[in-house]
Amino acid sequence: MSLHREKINVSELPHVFNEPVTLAIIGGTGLYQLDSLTPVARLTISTPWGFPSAPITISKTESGFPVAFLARHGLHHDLLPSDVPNQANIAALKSLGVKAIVAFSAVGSLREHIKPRDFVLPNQIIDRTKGIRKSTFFEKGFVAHAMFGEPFDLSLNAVIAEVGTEAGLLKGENAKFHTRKTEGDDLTLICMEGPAFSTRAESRLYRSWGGSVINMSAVPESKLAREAEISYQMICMSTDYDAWNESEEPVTVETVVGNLRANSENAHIVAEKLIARLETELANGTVGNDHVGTMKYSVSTSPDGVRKELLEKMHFLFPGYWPVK
Ligand SMILES: CSC[C@H]1O[C@H](OP(=O)(O)O)[C@H](O)[C@@H]1O
Ligand SMILES: Nc1ncnc2[nH]cnc12
Repeated sequence: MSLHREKINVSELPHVFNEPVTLAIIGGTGLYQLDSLTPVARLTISTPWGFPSAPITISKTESGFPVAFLARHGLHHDLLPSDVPNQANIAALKSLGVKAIVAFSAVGSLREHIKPRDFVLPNQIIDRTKGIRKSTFFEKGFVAHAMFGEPFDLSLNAVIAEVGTEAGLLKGENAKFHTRKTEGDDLTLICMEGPAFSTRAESRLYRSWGGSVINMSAVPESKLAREAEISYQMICMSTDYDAWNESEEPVTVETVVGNLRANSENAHIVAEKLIARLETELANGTVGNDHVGTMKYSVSTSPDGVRKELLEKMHFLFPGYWPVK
């Protein structure tokens, strides 16, 4: 089963775009393009960490606000969760001027009341990846530690929560948009390595830890966005009950894709509403600034002793922070 919609002809679009782009959408499984916007450029961006998952499409809203779109697993979904070039993805978006990222993801539900096709706005993460993904821009010779107690951006989370829970926004019977406010508690996203889904025992373990939903994408995407000082929030689309629920078949790709297909209209509705709202929030600075400047003071290594080539790499992300002498 495939979820790829009819493709817009993007190959003839300009390969340069000279205005700053402050908002990016990362599309996950089932979201490979933004249908409601007009594409104006398609960029292949080389970063010191390689190339992103796919060319980045810049589209404009009716009012002319540019939005970057990146397909996390590539345009044809040919990248495993462990192989997504997250450093290049985040660095490329940063180089465009992106201040906020809204990332979509298909997730399994670890709670009975979070039904397939519901939307979930997590505010916490438990990292169950296996240490094989590159999860930092820093390296031996230049050490820094980003703050990550709140893994998502609180200002962006608040705006998305408000937009997502607007009455009548989601189509379909009883489709809900779960937020920390609607739950009265943390919404915790477990990020596992994959690609195989969890066993029933693991799925139950994650429930006992307080997990709400599970995917394979939040880490290190969210960590790298934090290091790049970009406001980041993941919007999860529930597609299955993972493996804990014995009254259901354990999750398969067919179930995930089937529910995403049915839910694709809602993903587009949410994205469209959010883009309109974030255009204003980014323009007036109420979103996109909470982490700006933080990495300058998170470095442990004295910049004087850092190798030139490391400073040059860092210059791509943080021009002016640590001058290359
Ligand atoms: C196709 S099921 C597993 C796959 O779906 C999610 O992808 P994404 O987060 O990009 O929507 C999950 O994280 C897994 O990578
Ligand atoms: N049950 C599940 N586990 C991990 N990733 C998922 N993506 C969608 N459903 C999932």
